[in-house]
Amino acid sequence: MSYKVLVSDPLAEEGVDILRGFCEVDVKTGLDEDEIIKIIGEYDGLLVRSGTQVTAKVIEAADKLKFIGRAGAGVDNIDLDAATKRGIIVANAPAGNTLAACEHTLAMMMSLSRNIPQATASVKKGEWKRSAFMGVELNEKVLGIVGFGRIGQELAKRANALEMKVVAYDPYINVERAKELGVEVKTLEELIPVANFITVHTPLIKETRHMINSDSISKMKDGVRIINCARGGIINEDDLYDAIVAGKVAGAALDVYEEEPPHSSKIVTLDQVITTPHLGASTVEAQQNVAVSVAKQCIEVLKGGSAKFVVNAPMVPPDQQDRIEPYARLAQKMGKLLIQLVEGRIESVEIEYGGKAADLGRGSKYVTRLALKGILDPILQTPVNIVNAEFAAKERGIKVSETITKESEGFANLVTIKITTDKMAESVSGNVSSPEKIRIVKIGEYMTDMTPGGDVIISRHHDVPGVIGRFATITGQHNINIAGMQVGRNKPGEEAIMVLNVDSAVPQEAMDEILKIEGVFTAKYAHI
Ligand SMILES: NC(=O)c1ccc[n+]([C@@H]2O[C@H](COP(=O)([O-])OP(=O)(O)OC[C@H]3O[C@@H](n4cnc5c(N)ncnc54)[C@H](O)[C@@H]3O)[C@@H](O)[C@H]2O)c1
Ligand SMILES: O=C(O)[C@H](O)COP(=O)(O)O
Repeated sequence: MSYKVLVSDPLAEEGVDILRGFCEVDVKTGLDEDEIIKIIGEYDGLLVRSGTQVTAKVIEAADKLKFIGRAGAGVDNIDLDAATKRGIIVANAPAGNTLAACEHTLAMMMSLSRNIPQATASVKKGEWKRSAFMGVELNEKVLGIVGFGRIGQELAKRANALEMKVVAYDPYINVERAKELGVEVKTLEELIPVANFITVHTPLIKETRHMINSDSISKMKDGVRIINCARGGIINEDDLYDAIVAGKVAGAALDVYEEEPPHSSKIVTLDQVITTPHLGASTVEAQQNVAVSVAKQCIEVLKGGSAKFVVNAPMVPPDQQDRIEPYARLAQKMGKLLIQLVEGRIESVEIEYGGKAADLGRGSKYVTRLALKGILDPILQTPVNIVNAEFAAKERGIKVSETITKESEGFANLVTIKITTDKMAESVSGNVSSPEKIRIVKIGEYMTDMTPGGDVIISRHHDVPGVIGRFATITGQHNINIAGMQVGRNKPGEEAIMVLNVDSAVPQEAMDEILKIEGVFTAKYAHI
């Protein structure tokens, strides 16, 4: 199979070369939305930085697209919902530019405190205005870090070395980690009035949009300096402009803007504001890191595997992958079997993880999505995968629930999937006996022992002589070879279940004849 990948923002050659060793690559930068829409249908992969807006319209036109790679951290230029809906894997390179962005923040803070860009411009104009550029020291000043993730933490280490006092606000912070770094954790309300420098390092999301605004600025120290090397929009630019003009804020250092490029932004015109054109990640080292990371992830996905830093599907930690994989395989097969056993509109899917399967941790989310893939893929037009499985279920009003239990009916581990429709309910239980051996051990109330795969006929019938013989006759007449048979029953003479493994597909006429056998209540053919 030959694949084509579009690189629509400048990407380090090291990454492009890796891709070229695997597939055809077109590097076309500076395209607008309409231009991308025209060509995106040809491509299996799309690699971007922050320059390309991967909108819902772009994704709608991307008939073959399987992977969108963001060579960097922020994915706010990608419509994740639209990609998820279409089952397109979106992955980023979250740590590749952390140090670059951290060092840029530090450079901005130092430049801001000593007016370096303004003084440089002045000297270049032939001036010698030493008193116009009086600075402030960082030593012993309070640095308030809002958003204490990768970049925030690296910055704290460096600010400590400058003998600044570091305080941080992050609602999801690891307090122990902060303590280890000598950082005092505060609420935003506590941080705002004590900091001499405030720097933001959060993603731009609903909760962080304009989190720095006229109200919060009014509670800051007079003469505070503000830095944004994260995302435009975290700070309200108009409010910051007014506060600088009013003399409340001494200055600001901005690498990112509400609109990029910030052509119509008045804030960049102020002398107290120093600016760079979104250069946080622009180091040779960072660009190599992120380009190589997304190129490798793109290749993995196009080969049918999974990406390391998927942002729109649950991630399985690398050290857990071997453990989770057989459960994922089992759940998908069980889902595929179950959907062929039920009739009616699906109302709910319940998945129970029992015994050792209860310890899958976050891996259970991954396994559940594969069960949903098994259930929904055969019945939906749009391909269902690990990315859009949950979304596809939700869109159809299917309630999905997971239960964890220590109970496992004597098995070391037991996964049970139950589908309830508007007509019936059916369940299947499976077990991982070894990484290679997965089994279906129960269908409804009946015990069985079946390796899931291939063609099967599953019947519920009256446990009386002659019924099974008639099955064999009919399959024989249709030239269908029986490879294996298992019968389960609770009591002799009552209802029994039979799983018949056959070597080829079973035509509808054969199933119609089987259904007419006296004593057969239900019979279904399934390919798993
Ligand atoms: N200027 C650049 O070129 C450049 C380069 C790299 C990253 N970035 C941007 O920097 C930002 C941080 O990147 P990172 O790699 O450190 O990300 P990260 O995910 O490691 O850290 C983000 C932190 O923000 C915290 N957070 C989330 N919501 C919050 C809220 N409401 N209030 C306070 N904190 C909140 C999270 O808990 C997390 O700890 C992102 O916006 C990223 O896009 C910019
Ligand atoms: O989120 C990021 O990684 C940065 O904003 C870098 O953006 P860039 O790749 O366009 O430089």
